[in-house]
Amino acid sequence: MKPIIGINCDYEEEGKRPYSFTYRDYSDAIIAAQGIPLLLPIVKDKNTVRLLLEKMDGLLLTGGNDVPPQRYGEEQHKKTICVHPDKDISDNILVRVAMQMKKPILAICYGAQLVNVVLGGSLVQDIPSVGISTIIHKDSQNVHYSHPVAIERDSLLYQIVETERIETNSVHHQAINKLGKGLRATAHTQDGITEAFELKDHPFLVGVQWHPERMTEHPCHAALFRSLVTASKQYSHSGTNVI
Ligand SMILES: N[C@@H](CCC(=O)NCCCC(=O)O)C(=O)O
Repeated sequence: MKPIIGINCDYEEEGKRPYSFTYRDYSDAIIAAQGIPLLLPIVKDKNTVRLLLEKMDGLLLTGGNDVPPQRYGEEQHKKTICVHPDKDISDNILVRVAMQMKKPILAICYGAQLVNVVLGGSLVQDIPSVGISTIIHKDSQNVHYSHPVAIERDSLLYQIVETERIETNSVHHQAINKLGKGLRATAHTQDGITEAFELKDHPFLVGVQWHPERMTEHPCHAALFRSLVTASKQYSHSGTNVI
């Protein structure tokens, strides 16, 4: 039985009718990895979120705008563009409940930054403004390659991609600053920016700053989705999916 993978959506209120949406390459990547994607709407009620997650075997946290800096005790930088407040509330409940339920999670870009903040970490609100990097991290034009990333050999990520160095795209102006509780940084760019992390004492929680769903023609990036699906299948067989 293919595992069901929940995918959180982005959210806009432009015009008259609010709408949720996500990019097709996220769901295509789950399908190619032999999972069943299920798009998740804005839900601000914890019990409803728990009931939704009970129907799912794993969770994919997608990209988006910026995590409100008030969540990590900072004033908003002029370059910070926050997600819609309803998405912020919905995503925070989703992540907290999914982690309480020990659901396998792959978190991408904004999704990874969100997990870091939920676990008590913080972000660099705008990399160029703090002058900590000579690398272009917000390279929206180049979907396929922006920079190399070095991976820690004794990490779950290394076991997934099976190499110490990968090429990634890069579409972010923020970065992990303080790591959240239980997180371990597992990949960096040459400028020291954290590009991936994993959560100890959790069946599978990997966060990546790049967008592997846009590079699945490369086996190392497709492997991230296959690993999420495999972990989710194991999760559902373990019986822990029933509360
Ligand atoms: N706060 C982050 C957001 C980066 C991000 O998720 N970008 C992609 C959005 C669209 C998509 O899902 O592809 C930052 O550092 O900019």
